[in-house]
Amino acid sequence: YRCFALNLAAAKRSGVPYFCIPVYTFNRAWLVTHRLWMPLINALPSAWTQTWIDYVTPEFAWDKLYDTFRDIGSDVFLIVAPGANTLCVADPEAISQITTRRNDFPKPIWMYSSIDLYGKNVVSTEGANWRHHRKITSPPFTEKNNHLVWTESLHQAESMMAGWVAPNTKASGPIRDIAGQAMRLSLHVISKAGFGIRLPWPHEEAEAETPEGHTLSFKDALSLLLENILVVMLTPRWLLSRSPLQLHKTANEAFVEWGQYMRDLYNEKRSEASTGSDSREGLDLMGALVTGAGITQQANGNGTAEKSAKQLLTDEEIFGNAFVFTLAGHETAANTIHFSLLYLAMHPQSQRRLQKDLDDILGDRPMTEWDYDEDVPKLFGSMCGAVMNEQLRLIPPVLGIPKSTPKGQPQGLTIGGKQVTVPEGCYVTINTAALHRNPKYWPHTSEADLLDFRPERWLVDKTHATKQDQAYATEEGLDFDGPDQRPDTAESLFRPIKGAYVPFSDGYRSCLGRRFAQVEILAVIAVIFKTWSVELDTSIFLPDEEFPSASDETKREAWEKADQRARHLLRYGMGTIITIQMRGEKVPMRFVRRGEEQFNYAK
Ligand code: HEM
Repeated sequence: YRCFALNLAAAKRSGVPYFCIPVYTFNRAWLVTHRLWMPLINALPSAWTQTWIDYVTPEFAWDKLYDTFRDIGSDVFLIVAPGANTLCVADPEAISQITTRRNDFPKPIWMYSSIDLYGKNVVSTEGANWRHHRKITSPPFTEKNNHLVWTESLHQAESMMAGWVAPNTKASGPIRDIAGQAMRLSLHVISKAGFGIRLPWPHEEAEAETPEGHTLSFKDALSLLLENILVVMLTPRWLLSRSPLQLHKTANEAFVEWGQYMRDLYNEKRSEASTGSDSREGLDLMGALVTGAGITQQANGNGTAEKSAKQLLTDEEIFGNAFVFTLAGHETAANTIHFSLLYLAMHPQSQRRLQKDLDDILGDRPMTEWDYDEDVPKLFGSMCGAVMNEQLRLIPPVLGIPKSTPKGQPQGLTIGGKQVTVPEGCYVTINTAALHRNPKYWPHTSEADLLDFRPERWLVDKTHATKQDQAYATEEGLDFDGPDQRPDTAESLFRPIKGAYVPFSDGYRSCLGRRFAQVEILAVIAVIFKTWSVELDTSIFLPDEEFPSASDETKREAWEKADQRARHLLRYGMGTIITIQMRGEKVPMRFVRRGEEQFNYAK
């Protein structure tokens, strides 16, 4: 009660609207056990709970979107709880201040300890320690290296499609788990572009050999590790390695095996450093970590690489960073690809417009002639970029970008000319899903329009698809030591004001892999839609055998039901573990050759 009273008093002094809840939503014990308590709380008379019940579950950012901000009439508000106060922010001016005042609003790194599976890393550190990690990990993220991301993404997207549609056929069958397939594609891209390891698709696979000294192939170790990531994160290491449960055994084997593969790669890079040979291709993240850690070719007489007097990253930190790049680098991009496909299936007219832009940019050239320097800047400024931006506006993978204020140091913010005070020790969450629906900052025709997928809202310049986007073509503003100044979106598209669109965060701690991800997403969309169209699978509502003889009206009815179901799942079937994804039920889709579409409805 004393803590609550102190937090309430600080909220009263802050000048920010606030309301109270009885338990701190992000308290660890509560996060783990809240599902047990919620049925009891739900059974209480609603008069006791109605003002706070929606905010004690961690999913509230998605459940509420912009609603709470609208109801309160403010784009910042405080939630007061005994454990800590939480500042929710959907105001661009406040966000710009929070992301550029790195020391005043540090990341609450206790929240990130679960991703330190192999060691501390650039995502989970703060202050001088973070600067150190960032300095060593950022050099590979250059435009030059994105060329490999581009060619690998083109290759992987083509292979994925070849696995879905048999040669010389016009359509795939229903693909039920597009999210899983997109995840696999993205893992393949980061494995090759980041670590030089090319992974095959099932239809390409000559049964992968398990190398000597390993019990799993690299692919199996990685996919099992990611499938069991929660088990590995939540189980103490001593228990994981000793537990008789099969779940723990599998998770532990994957954890140990992937670590061993990284150690093999690390040893390879160290011996390259010792001989001065260089097999670098693309980002070569492990090579960059080894070099950045100060392990270089030194004359030490015994032919092994020499650590500098003090190795600048420990071995654990090197593995910690390798893991976090894999994690941060695949799930986010995979979600964007999955949801872009789904939204396009629900919006056939937007798909046609996308395909027209792709024809204008890529013409009849075969994929082998698509050129990074020539084509990527144009794709970025076309409907292809608009689809990516609009998807990331609606479902940014990180719904709440976490910041905090230090203990004993309340922080001032200027919002609309007014000075407010964020209490000390406050948890701050940049509420991306709400911000991206804040009607003050987005072109929209109605409230419903703002909530819907309409990539055309980004097309403000009629010549967009022909422009070499200068913002993309240059590295001007690229500064990994300070805030990355390069804009998130193309100059020929709608440009939200600073701080209004932050799917990749902003300022000092903005995403290191932003261009990597954008290049990958643009490449995959271009490969798919240059040749194919995606459609909702309607077979649950109209069986395939009845489809050919069904009337247009019946077909439309089936499509509308499939569309309603997809909308419902996009709103109520989502949940966050690391990023927000569709959990449980899926939306099946089919791919058909362009010109063979069954549904071409305008919304
Ligand atoms: C659509 C794709 C992506 C989105 C939306 C995204 C979003 C984000 C966001 C919101 C953050 C800040 C997180 C925080 O403050 O806790 C972040 C950080 C980061 N991202 Fe990404 N990301 C994407 C793809 C990637 C890729 C492909 C990579 C690497 C290959 C990557 C590497 C990182 C790293 C290393 C950080 C930590 C930066 C730091 O703290 O200095 N991300 N990303």
